[in-house]
Amino acid sequence: MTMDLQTERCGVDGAAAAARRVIDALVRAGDISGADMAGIADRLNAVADDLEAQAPPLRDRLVNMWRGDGNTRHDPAAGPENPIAPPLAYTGRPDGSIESDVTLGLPYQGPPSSVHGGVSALLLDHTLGVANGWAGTSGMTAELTLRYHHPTPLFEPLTVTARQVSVDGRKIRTTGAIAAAGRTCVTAEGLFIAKPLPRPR
Ligand SMILES: CCCCC/C=C\C/C=C\C/C=C\C/C=C\CCCC(=O)SCCNC(=O)CCNC(=O)[C@H](O)C(C)(C)COP(=O)(O)OP(=O)(O)OC[C@H]1O[C@@H](n2cnc3c(N)ncnc32)[C@H](O)[C@@H]1OP(=O)(O)O
Repeated sequence: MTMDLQTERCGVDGAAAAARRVIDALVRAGDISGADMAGIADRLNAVADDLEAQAPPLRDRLVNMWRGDGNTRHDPAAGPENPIAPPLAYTGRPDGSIESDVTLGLPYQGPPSSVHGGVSALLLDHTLGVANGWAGTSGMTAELTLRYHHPTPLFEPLTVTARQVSVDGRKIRTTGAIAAAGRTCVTAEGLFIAKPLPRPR
C-alpha cells in the first residue's frame, strides 16, 4: 500500500498556484514580448499591497505554518502554499522509499533548457528530509553530497526519489536521485543529525 504524503488543502493554495503561473509567465515573456510590463508591475504591486495590509503578525503566521506535527505546507520544495515551490507531491511506499513526479519550467533554469544545479540540490535536500519523516526518524541536514551525472531537463517529467538508508545513534543516512525518462541525472547522499527543534507555538 502506498500513501499520499500531501497534507490537507486550504485556501491559499489557489492563490499560490496563480502566483506560480505568474512567475512562469513572466520569465517566459521577458522583454521581447509585447506585454505592458510597467502596467503588469503596477497590478502585481497592487496585489502585494493588498496582501501586506492583511498579513497577520509574523509570529502568528509562524505558529500557523508549524501547526500539527506532520509535513509542513510552506517549504520551498513541496509546499503547496509557497509559490516558489514547484511543488513536489510525494507518494510514500511500504519499502520506505518516497517518490514525486514533477516537470520544471523556465524559472528553474540553469544551463540552457536544463535545471539549475542549486534547484536540484534544494529538491533533493527536502526529499531526503521527507524520506526521513516517512521512515520515522528525522534530522537536520549536516552534509549533502550531490553528483550531477547528466543535465536534468526542463519541460520533461522528472522522478525525484529518496530513501532512508541507516540510523546510527543520532546519525541518519539517506540517499536520493532525480531521473528523467529512466536516466539518472543527479544522485544525493545526505547525513542528517537527529535534533528535535521545537515548533513555534
Ligand atoms: C529537519 C527538521 C524539520 C522539522 C520537521 C519536523 C517534523 C518532521 C516531519 C516530517 C519531515 C518532513 C519534512 C522535512 C523536510 C526537509 C528538511 C529540510 C532539511 C533542512 O533544510 S535542515 C537546514 C540545514 N541544516 C542546518 O541548518 C544544520 C545546521 N547545523 C546544526 O544545527 C548542527 O551543526 C547539527 C544539528 C547538524 C549538529 O549539531 P549538534 O550540536 O546537534 O551535534 P554534535 O555537534 O553534538 O554532533 C553529533 C554527532 O554528529 C556529527 N556531526 C555533526 N555535524 C556534522 C557534520 N556536518 N558532518 C559530519 N558529522 C557531523 C558529530 O561529529 C557527532 O558525531 P559523534 O557522536 O560520532 O562524535
